[in-house]
Amino acid sequence: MLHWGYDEHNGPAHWKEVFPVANGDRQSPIDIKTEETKYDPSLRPLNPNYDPASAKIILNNGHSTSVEFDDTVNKSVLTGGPLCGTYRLRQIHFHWGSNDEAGSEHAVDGMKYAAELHVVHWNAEKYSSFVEAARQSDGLAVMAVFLKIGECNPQLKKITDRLDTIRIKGKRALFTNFDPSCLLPKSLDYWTYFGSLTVPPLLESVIWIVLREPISVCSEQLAQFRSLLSTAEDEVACCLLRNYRPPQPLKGREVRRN
Ligand SMILES: COCCCN1C=C(N)c2cc(S(N)(=O)=O)sc2S1(=O)=O
Ligand SMILES: [Zn+2]
Repeated sequence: MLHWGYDEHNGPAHWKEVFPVANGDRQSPIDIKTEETKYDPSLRPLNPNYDPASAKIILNNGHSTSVEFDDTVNKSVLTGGPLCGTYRLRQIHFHWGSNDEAGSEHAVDGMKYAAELHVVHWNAEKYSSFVEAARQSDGLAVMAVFLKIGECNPQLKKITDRLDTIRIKGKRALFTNFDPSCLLPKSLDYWTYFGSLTVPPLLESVIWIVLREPISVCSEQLAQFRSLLSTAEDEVACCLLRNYRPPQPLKGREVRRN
């Protein structure tokens, strides 16, 4: 496998050849069986507190599009929920599929949404860098938001309207004055479980916080994501039609809800 991706020859089924943790005990995403989730009264409300000035750039890294934030100080943070301490916002990115029926990574009672937003944070209270935190069992906290096919999402438009300037892998553009809270649903009710990155190196360092209420996305906006290229300037152009990892075995883990 040259470089990992989402095609037949380098997709999720092959990742274990280079990243054996792919068969680990706390892999993500998972299919959330709502009947088996456990109410936990000790779970607190989520408290995202983001400064729009933290947003820096929007980029195409070949396997998704992300907005990267300045994480050198505690300006944009997530506290509360299942978390102990302060987790600093690092980046947001999306996962989608080749059609509107399936594109999310997590599933709910076997049902997949059209796409999924991930808001990535790291435990800056306990660890001195993102890379160090990414190696710790409580190092990262990712908030997942489902995108349900329906009305065009005016907040998402701020991102999808910029994708034509970063079509090629490696391209980046200035992107500031953006508060990702505008992409969160009304309710911040959530499920939470211990898991991993859903992309290589699949590190088992993520406290997952999956919001129960989806936000909307329309077909045209999904088509804009799919028009991103997974290839660089000097390569034969190939569209990034899908970039989701399928659900992984729960292996006895508990999924709690607030
Ligand atoms: C040592 O880290 C290597 C780089 C990992 N990063 C890049 C991603 N594509 C990415 C995807 C993530 S996901 N899909 O698990 O939320 S989190 C994340 S990330 O932590 O921001
Ligand atoms: Zn992700």
